[in-house]
Amino acid sequence: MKVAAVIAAGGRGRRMNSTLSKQFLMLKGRPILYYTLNTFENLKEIDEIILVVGSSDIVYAQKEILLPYRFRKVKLAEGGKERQDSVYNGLRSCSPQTDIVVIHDGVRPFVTRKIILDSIEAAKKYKAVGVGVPVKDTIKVVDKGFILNTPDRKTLWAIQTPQTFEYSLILKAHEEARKSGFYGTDDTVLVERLGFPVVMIEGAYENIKITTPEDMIVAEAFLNMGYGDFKR
Ligand SMILES: Nc1ccn([C@@H]2O[C@H](COP(=O)(O)OP(=O)(O)OP(=O)(O)O)[C@@H](O)[C@H]2O)c(=O)n1
Ligand SMILES: C[C@](O)(CO)[C@H](O)COP(=O)(O)O
Repeated sequence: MKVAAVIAAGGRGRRMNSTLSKQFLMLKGRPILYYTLNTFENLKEIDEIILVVGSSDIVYAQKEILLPYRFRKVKLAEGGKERQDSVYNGLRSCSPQTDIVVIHDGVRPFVTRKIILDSIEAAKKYKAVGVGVPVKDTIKVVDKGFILNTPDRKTLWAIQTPQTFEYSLILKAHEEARKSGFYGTDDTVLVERLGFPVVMIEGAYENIKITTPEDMIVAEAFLNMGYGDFKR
């Protein structure tokens, strides 16, 4: 069984307001992407890693990530305009023998070995897997400044990555979405559109997506608390 990982790192991180793309920002002396890639690189269950970065970041990624940290399994692919385009390019760069693909955001460095392995095991059985956590807040549907309704919290989960799939299924889901011009903000929604059931497994509240400047402070605190499975 051949398992690939596609690490989406082709964004600019506009909400971070930094000149450097946020996935290259330093946390305790190492780039965010180092932590994410290190956890995947050290899993024997992962055969190859496709790191997708924007075209203007390819040289930087080679020089500042691949060379200094000697990631053996990582190959670079060029990103696209939206996250979905970047993931699609990553999927097309996977070895054609790939059976299962784990899609993960480069800016979620606190993913654990257990979450990745649980998602792979679930994908062997169910072919399409989302990782998420039950929401802690009460969520309101709001339109034009007024609350429309209050969905039952018991049914609401916040979706994270990894999202793990049978390779042929997720490739087909991306191709169908492209044909109809559909863009989603994650990958499970593309499989949902096919009418195929997607199983949800529990991730972790600390598996945050580093998005805005205050997330850097939280991430540094998590590092100090020993969260994450990367080599320190
Ligand atoms: N064209 C894009 C856009 C996003 N991503 C990646 O998708 C992940 C989650 O996206 P998000 O946090 O929204 O990142 P950005 O698009 O970089 O952030 P922003 O929306 O603030 O610009 C990130 O690892 C990001 O690099 C990508 O691979 N290609
Ligand atoms: C895929 C994702 O990480 C799920 O939470 C997220 O949707 C991608 O980032 P964005 O901020 O929604 O673009």
